[in-house]
This record gives sequence, structure tokens and C-alpha cells, in this order.
Amino acid sequence: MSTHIAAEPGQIAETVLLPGDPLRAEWIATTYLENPVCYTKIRNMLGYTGTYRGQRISVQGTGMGQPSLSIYVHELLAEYGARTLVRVGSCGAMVESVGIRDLVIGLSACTDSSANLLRFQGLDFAPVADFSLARAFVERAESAGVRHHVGQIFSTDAFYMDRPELRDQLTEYGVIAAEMEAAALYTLAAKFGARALAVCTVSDSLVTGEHLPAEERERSFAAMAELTLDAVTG
Ligand SMILES: O=P(O)(O)O[C@H]1O[C@H](CO)[C@@H](O)[C@H]1O
Ligand SMILES: O=c1cc[nH]c(=O)[nH]1
Repeated sequence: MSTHIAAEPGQIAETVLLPGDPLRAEWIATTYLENPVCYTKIRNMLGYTGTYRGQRISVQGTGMGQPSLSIYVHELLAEYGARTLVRVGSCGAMVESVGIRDLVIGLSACTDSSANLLRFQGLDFAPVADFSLARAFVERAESAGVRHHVGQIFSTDAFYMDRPELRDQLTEYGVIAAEMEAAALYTLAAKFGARALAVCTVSDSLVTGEHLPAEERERSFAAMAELTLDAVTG
């Protein structure tokens, strides 16, 4: 086992879906995977491995925010040999054209986190998605007729921002949605030479104030889960 994941070597698949909410991990595993086995309950940050269309897949909760995700993703990459990581998250729409329940595919992720400023000592690293994963997902969303948007997202450290006007400036530069983990995921995947993508279902709109209830945020992201499983196994 690693410090935060109780799995034995070999218990976690090379392809891992990463919801922030551990109960979403349980829901995806028990709804879509055959023979799901829970390999960790440390801190209730649930992780499961099963099969989808005959291929081994794991689903690991990451918690909220880049520090929490970074712990789980680092251990998955450094200690369990993960190679393909897809965040299946929720996000807030930053533009009117992105509606509740739409899907957002994060091509790149800007951030207000200082982690990469420290890591790169002033160089401005651009955290980007893996193109082949993004293409596979978008092709499936298109053929399923699911509303989706591909673009730059904002991985913020502050769900409740002191200065939300900073978000407005990002909107002027084309950023379409806010969430809290993708920039760290893309950076760690780059460090370890792995593939990563962040896909999010829009749970609320920072423009109109609409939002999904908590139970729906936890359980009703079927389109995102199905398209992701199809994309990583197809
Ligand atoms: O629903 P998840 O995947 O946790 O994602 C979003 O929801 C949390 C905030 O409510 C943050 O983790 C944010 O990124
Ligand atoms: O980080 C997040 C996630 C969902 N909705 C938001 O507004 N922000």
C-alpha cells in the first residue's frame, strides 16, 4: 500500500477515472464495472477496480482541490503504474453558452494555484490535456449527440473567491468553466509521461446562478461516465 491508498501492487488498473467525490467513484464502479472490488477506504476516499467491456478499469476519488488530487494522482503514477487518467468532475459554467448538465472538456487549465510557480521557478508551464484522449472523448460525445464544449478551464484553489472579478478577466480570454483540479492533474501526468484528460459535467452556472442539487451532483453524471468509459476502452 502507499501512504494514502490501501491497494496492493497490481490491484489498480493502468486506466483510472478520477471523480472528486468518493461517492461518485462508488456510483460509477457499482453502476458500470463488472465485479468491482473496493481496494481502498483510507479517509473514505474510495477506490475500485473492475472491468468494462473486458478491460480493467479503476475509479479513484481524489477529494476537492489540487493538493488533495495531487496526493492520489502522485501515488497512482509513482507507485501503482497508472498510465491513463481521466478526471470525471463537476464544474461551474463561466459563459452563458455553457448550460447546466452540458459537458466541458478541458483542453488546457489555467490556475490561481502557486504550485507551478514554485515548481518551475517563474517559468510559465501550460498544463494541457492529452490530445488522443480529448479526441476520443469528443468523437463519442458528437456521435451520441451530447451537448459539450471544448476549451480552456480554470482550476481554482478557491471555490469562494474573494475577487470573482478575476474570473471575469479569464472569461474575456476565452476560459469557459471553473473547477478545482485539472491543472494539477495535467502537470503530474506530464511529469510522469502519462496521459490525462479532465471532463466535467456543468453542475452550476456562475453566470445565471442555477445549480444542481447535491444528490444529482453525486449520482447523475451518467453521460460523462459512459462516454469516458467508452473513450478509454474503445
Ligand atoms: O465534483 P468534483 O469532481 O469534486 O469537482 C468540483 O466540485 C468540487 C467543488 O464543489 C471541486 O472538487 C470541483 O472541482
Ligand atoms: O469548482 C467548482 C465546481 C463546480 N462549480 C463551481 O462553481 N466551481
